[in-house]
Amino acid sequence: MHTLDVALGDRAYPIHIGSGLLAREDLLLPHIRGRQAVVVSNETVAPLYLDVLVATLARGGVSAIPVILPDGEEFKTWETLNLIFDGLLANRCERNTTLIALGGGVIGDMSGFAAACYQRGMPFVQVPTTLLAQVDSSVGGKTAINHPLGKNMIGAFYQPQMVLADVATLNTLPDRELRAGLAEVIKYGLIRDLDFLAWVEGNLGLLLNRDPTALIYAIERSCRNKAEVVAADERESGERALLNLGHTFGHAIETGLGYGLWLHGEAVAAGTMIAAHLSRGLGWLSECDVARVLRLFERAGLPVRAPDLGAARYLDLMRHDKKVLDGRLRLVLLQRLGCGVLTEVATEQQIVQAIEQGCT
Ligand SMILES: NC(=O)c1ccc[n+]([C@@H]2O[C@H](COP(=O)([O-])OP(=O)(O)OC[C@H]3O[C@@H](n4cnc5c(N)ncnc54)[C@H](O)[C@@H]3O)[C@@H](O)[C@H]2O)c1
Ligand SMILES: O=C(O)C(=O)C[C@@H](O)[C@H](O)[C@H](O)COP(=O)(O)O
Ligand SMILES: [Zn+2]
Repeated sequence: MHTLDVALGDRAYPIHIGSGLLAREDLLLPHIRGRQAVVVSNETVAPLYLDVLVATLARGGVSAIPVILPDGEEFKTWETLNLIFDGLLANRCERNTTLIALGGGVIGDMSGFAAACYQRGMPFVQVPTTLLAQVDSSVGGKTAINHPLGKNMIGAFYQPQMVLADVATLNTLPDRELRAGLAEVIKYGLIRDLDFLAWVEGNLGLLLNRDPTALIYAIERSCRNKAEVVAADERESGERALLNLGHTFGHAIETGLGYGLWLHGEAVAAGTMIAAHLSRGLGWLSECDVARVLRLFERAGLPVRAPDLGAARYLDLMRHDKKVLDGRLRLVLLQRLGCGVLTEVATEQQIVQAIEQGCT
């Protein structure tokens, strides 16, 4: 097992990564306050992993109340969030009841937001079960729901007490979801860890075949990158924005097509290609660099061309991006491979050209 720390002073917390961790009461119980926990999951994940988690809690004398939500990005809404509050209130949960998110990024983001709001804050634990959630969404405290006009628009920064990433859960993950998680893994290489990018290129076959050693390495190194960035800039006043590579375009794809049609990781991959084209247009990346990024996404089975919504529609959707400042778009681009930058130097004409290059 590997353990990393997210160094946030008195709100620091561990990330445990390994196989079979759902059954480890020695890891889970020290982070459960009170004798009662609420486990938020969904209709897909609960039948697979709820029982083992409930049994682990029971061995430590903690009773678990399940709240099972519908599955899908289209349910990352106020209405579904309210189902969590209904469960918390119906069971007279107190301020020291611990809320445990068991699932992918959708469950983690919604549960974290509910935990931030319920009685103005209750303890929260992340038990991520997708690759994407294990490498990215369970770490760092961004929680949110979507709005029809924009992705993750309503939310809060709220850190968990612990992240428990059991890689054995990835055995049941559909292939398409595994590939979507790889988009965020590749992101870390592109923005700040060129050696890791080369490692992913060299070990992609193992990752796609779910080799446990390769997966654990990729999760650990991704979390290490994310934990460093979050510790340096928890609330995204600077460096943390780099974690948004490809997301301004990617979120436009998700919102524009309707939530759930493209997976988040798929939209991030196609969005990253637009960012790469734009970085090329600014003279920062070479054609060879762009081809290298494209080839890696293709080999990972991810889309490298975005849906053709029209450049005007992209720009309209992108104006809801959370990095917009005084009405000006700020984009994460690549100064070179392994070095992301938050910038507003690109002109609208250059952005439109990159969108057109990156669309089918
Ligand atoms: N907070 C953050 O920092 C952050 C970072 C990245 C992404 N996100 C958000 O995360 C969400 C995407 O997360 P995701 O990719 O995990 O999607 P997801 O939560 O929708 O899960 C993907 C699918 O896999 C299923 N699933 C989960 N675990 C499984 C398992 N072990 N076996 C079988 N099926 C399983 C789910 O039920 C779902 O159908 C998006 O809403 C995105 O905005 C947040
Ligand atoms: O943790 C971060 O910071 C990220 O940007 C990680 C992203 O992968 C993630 O999709 C995040 O939810 C996007 O944040 P948003 O602020 O653009 O909604
Ligand atoms: Zn993301």
